[in-house]
Amino acid sequence: MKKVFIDGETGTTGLQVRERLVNHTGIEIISIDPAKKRDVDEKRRLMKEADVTVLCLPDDAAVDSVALAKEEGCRVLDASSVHRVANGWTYGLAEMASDQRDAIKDAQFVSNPGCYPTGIILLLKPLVEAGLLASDAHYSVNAISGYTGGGNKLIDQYENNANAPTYATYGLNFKHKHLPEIEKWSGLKQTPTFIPSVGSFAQGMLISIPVRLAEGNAPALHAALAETYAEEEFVTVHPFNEVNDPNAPFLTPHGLENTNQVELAVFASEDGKSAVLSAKLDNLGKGASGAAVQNLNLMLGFTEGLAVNL
Ligand SMILES: NC(=O)C1=CN([C@@H]2O[C@H](COP(=O)(O)OP(=O)(O)OC[C@H]3O[C@@H](n4cnc5c(N)ncnc54)[C@H](OP(=O)(O)O)[C@@H]3O)[C@@H](O)[C@H]2O)C=CC1
Ligand SMILES: CC(=O)N[C@@H](CCC(=O)OP(=O)(O)O)C(=O)O
Repeated sequence: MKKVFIDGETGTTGLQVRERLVNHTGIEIISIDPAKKRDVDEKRRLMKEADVTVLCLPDDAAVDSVALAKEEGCRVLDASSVHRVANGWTYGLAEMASDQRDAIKDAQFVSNPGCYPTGIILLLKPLVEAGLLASDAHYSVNAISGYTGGGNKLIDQYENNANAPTYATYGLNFKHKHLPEIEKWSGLKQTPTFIPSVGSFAQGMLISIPVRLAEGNAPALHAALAETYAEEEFVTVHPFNEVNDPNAPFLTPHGLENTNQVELAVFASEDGKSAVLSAKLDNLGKGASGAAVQNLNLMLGFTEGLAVNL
């Protein structure tokens, strides 16, 4: 059995990683005494005992735990947003490149991707690499997430406050913490405009990227995505212009809750010049804890899909 220590086991992401790992046949969770969850010596002891430590902590606490892990030479999978573009860290999005799985397998430090960037990078990166979208163009991304994406604080606001908004945009200071990883790993030369929003539902995420294609080649964009992900277990590309949704003809953030799946789609006008690239996922699944378990499986040599769904 491999041993995993979840630092931050009682938070939204930590609980979800734990829930998945209790069903994992090859991983034993080693837990910290809740009364000692901030005790540095106890964390150090468990990190040394574990094959991998998963950090499900706020960003500042993740920095402190990484310093400990570095002192002890331990392996870390960090779910926080601190190390996603940092030197010495491997970005834990297995599907982003043909050699990414090998990089994750061998890495000491793996950074779990943000929920929004997971969908955005899977859409943009292959199209930019294929020259079908210009790397130096400016892109706008609209997205909506379930409120669990905001962790315990936002969950409390939505579940215990009758005044929580049904729908709200945010990130209107153009400084959302996901922008650096979106720009870097999508291969963009300009920072995109990113307008996230939150709705009064717990889980689910929908991303829309409108693009204008002078060549009218929207079908080629769809074909490139379908080819890129043809062999991927956790990424599905739906047929061109087809709304695949439990609420069709509406395209919603729903249908993938508690799974590690991402669904991509391309919709276009008849002349192929106006298109929308779309990604759907569970912000807590492939957007957080499902991806974390997928990365743990890669780091520890297990079959990639073991226990990734709830
Ligand atoms: N929610 C999501 O969809 C996603 C979140 N993430 C990332 O995961 C991390 C955790 O987020 P999330 O689970 O939402 O946050 P939560 O607020 O739900 O949970 C954070 C947990 O960390 C605990 N904690 C805080 N400081 C320490 C410390 N020094 N040592 C040990 N435990 C500590 C908190 O305990 P207490 O309550 O006692 O303060 C709480 O249980 C963040 O960095 C976030 O960016 C990543 C992907 C998605
Ligand atoms: C609805 C909501 O507030 N969402 C969070 C992102 C959640 C997430 O997955 O981001 P990390 O992985 O970087 O924590 C936000 O926009 O800050």
